[in-house]
Amino acid sequence: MNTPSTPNHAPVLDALAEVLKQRRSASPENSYVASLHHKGLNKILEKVGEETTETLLAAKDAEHGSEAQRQALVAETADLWFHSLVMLSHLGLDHQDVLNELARRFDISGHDEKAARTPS
Ligand SMILES: N=c1c2ncn([C@@H]3O[C@H](COP(=O)(O)OP(=O)(O)OP(=O)(O)O)[C@@H](O)[C@H]3O)c2ncn1[C@@H]1O[C@H](COP(=O)(O)O)[C@@H](O)[C@H]1O
Repeated sequence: MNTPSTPNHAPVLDALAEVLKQRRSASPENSYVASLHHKGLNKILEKVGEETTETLLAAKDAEHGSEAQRQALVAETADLWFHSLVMLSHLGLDHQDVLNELARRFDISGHDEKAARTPS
């Protein structure tokens, strides 16, 4: 887990978002991300689905598992985040849109928010 003595990697999201955006017009032969953009949204969603399943399986293994299994969960989650970022980028969105939404929700109890919803 990240502690105050470990490096802050948050800027990597800004840098990665810029790379993902540039890859929209790059050659699919030279870039995995460009190949995903080239194949289109359905292929990207297929990858997000695959990585979701792999993350769920890794989480089950990690629950009572070894340190290696916990690290495998971290790696699978990174794959899921990465492919989710490609999905957002393909649709003209990025991590900042998601962070803004999380910031908007910050400190609002999920129970309180649900109770305040107007019945449909
Ligand atoms: N963070 C990542 C990253 N994480 C995972 N992957 C790739 O995601 C792919 C998924 O692996 P899988 O085994 O699930 O898929 P696969 O079986 O190889 O592929 P499919 O046949 O299923 O499509 C692998 O090729 C990984 O290398 C990534 N590829 C790229 N990045 C970042 O994106 C940048 C741009 O990458 P390129 O566009 O390839 O230059 C890189 O510099 C990195 O910063």
